[in-house]
Amino acid sequence: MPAAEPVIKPLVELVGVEKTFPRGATALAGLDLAVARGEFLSLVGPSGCGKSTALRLIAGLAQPTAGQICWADDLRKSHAREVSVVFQEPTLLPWTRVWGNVYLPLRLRGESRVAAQDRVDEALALVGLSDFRDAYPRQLSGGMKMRVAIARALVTRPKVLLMDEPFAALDEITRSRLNDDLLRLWGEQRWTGIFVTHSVYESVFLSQRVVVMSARPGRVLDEAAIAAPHPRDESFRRTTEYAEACSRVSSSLRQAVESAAAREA
Ligand SMILES: Nc1ncnc2c1ncn2[C@@H]1O[C@H](COP(=O)(O)OP(=O)(O)OP(=O)(O)O)[C@@H](O)[C@H]1O
Repeated sequence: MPAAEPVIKPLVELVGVEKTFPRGATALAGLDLAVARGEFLSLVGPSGCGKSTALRLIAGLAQPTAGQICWADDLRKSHAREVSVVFQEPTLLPWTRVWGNVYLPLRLRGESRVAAQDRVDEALALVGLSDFRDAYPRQLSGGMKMRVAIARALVTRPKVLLMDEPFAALDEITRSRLNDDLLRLWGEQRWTGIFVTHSVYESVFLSQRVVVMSARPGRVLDEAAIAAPHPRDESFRRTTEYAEACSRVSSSLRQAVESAAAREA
């Protein structure tokens, strides 16, 4: 008899998750999603299908109205400390220099500047901003501000990094550079990444798995494994595998949008 496959427990699993807001909008219904430890997963779906809501539930910023979010044993009690979030807006404190902005999460945990120094310096170096530690946010480009937001998210050395359309407001070249940087950071640190985007191309480039959500109320409609090995670079964008995966995800996304339009008609 062949040996049984070892059962690898997901790092986090959403089981039958529903989220209905007080005024009645049901954002998610029957959302089942298991995320493996160290995985890089993207969520795509029609506008308003509940992607940000799903991320907020995983972050613990809101609670599901039904269903469960189950964490692996080692994170069951500590997941709030182990999860960092990067939003579309970098939301930096304008009156605080870059260094102080990155120090903020450690300050909120009660760490002194001296105790936090090495970790803040390391996070700034990771995103290539060591030379800008004394700059104010207004002196930075959009891409640099987003790098500061990523450094601020990574300074706590999280096990999970949740990203809600972090590069949507950036020009294409900056976005593509930040995609490369993000993959480098993931390769070095192997946090578990959940990335929300409207860009099929971005989702396929970055991820090991792309999950396509249905229109609201959101649930999983389709998923595509992107088996191409990491590290990936620009040459991956010219492969047949990339083109085929983009086409597959696009067609699922079109189906999600069309079925919603048909429901409304
Ligand atoms: N706090 C809230 N109160 C009431 N309704 C909300 C709230 N937050 C989100 N919603 C509704 O829930 C649905 C899902 O919103 P959500 O922002 O999660 O979608 P999304 O897929 O991230 O959207 P987009 O792609 O446009 O960013 C939407 O209809 C939205 O209006």
